[in-house]
Amino acid sequence: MRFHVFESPKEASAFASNIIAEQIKQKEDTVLGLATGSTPIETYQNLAEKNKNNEISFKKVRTVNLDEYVGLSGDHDQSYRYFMNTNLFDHIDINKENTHVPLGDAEDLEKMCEEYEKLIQDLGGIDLQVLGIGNNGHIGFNEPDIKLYNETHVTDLTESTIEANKRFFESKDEVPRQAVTMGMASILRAKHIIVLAFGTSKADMVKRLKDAYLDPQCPVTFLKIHENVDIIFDKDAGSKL
Ligand SMILES: O=P(O)(O)OC[C@H]1O[C@](O)(CO)[C@@H](O)[C@@H]1O
Repeated sequence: MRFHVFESPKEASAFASNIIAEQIKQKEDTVLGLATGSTPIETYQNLAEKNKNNEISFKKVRTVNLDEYVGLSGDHDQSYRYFMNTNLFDHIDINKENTHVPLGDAEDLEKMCEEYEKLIQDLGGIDLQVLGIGNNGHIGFNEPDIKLYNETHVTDLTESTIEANKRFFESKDEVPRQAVTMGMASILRAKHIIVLAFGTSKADMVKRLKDAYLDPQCPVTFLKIHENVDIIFDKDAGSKL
């Protein structure tokens, strides 16, 4: 696990977008694993800029997203499909058919989860996975628990996640109580993982990455078993190291 601390989210995002751009230059049909949340937005803006400047092309890139709220269709403005379209896909030359986000409004969610997991395998696995960290240590929507699931599955959101995400909805009651998420193994099978963490609210979680043990009550700690992980954070998120 490599730790990279930066003065500001801006510098950290520039570093992250350079890693992603290099990956795409090396392999034009790269499979990118993508995350939502406020943290990766500037990284996505930088990628759109690089695409505009013809530094990189997304024409052959394939993407798979980590998660989606149950019950929201892709055109709901709080769905993660909508987030990805408006924050990245609409601004780059990617073929939308090559972009994949779990379908939170699928009739048969269990079947959709199985198909999503198979899709990741059929694409050849994830070359580079982008991750944020929940304030409670979740990755994707793998929430703190006594057990963690391997593959893509439906999960209940914890009270702390509902609380953290209510800022995006009109009221807390509107926050979905469940989500579909890639599992821990789906994430850990990625060949390379970059984790972004900005601000003091992430400082405890960045510190937990230095623990000598894995803790299912803090899912991000499982990244320690992966051999190719870059933790990219600003000095506030690194303030407890
Ligand atoms: O980047 P933010 O907004 O702090 O969110 C952190 C994490 O929370 C989620 O948005 C889900 O709650 C994740 O997708 C993300 O990695």
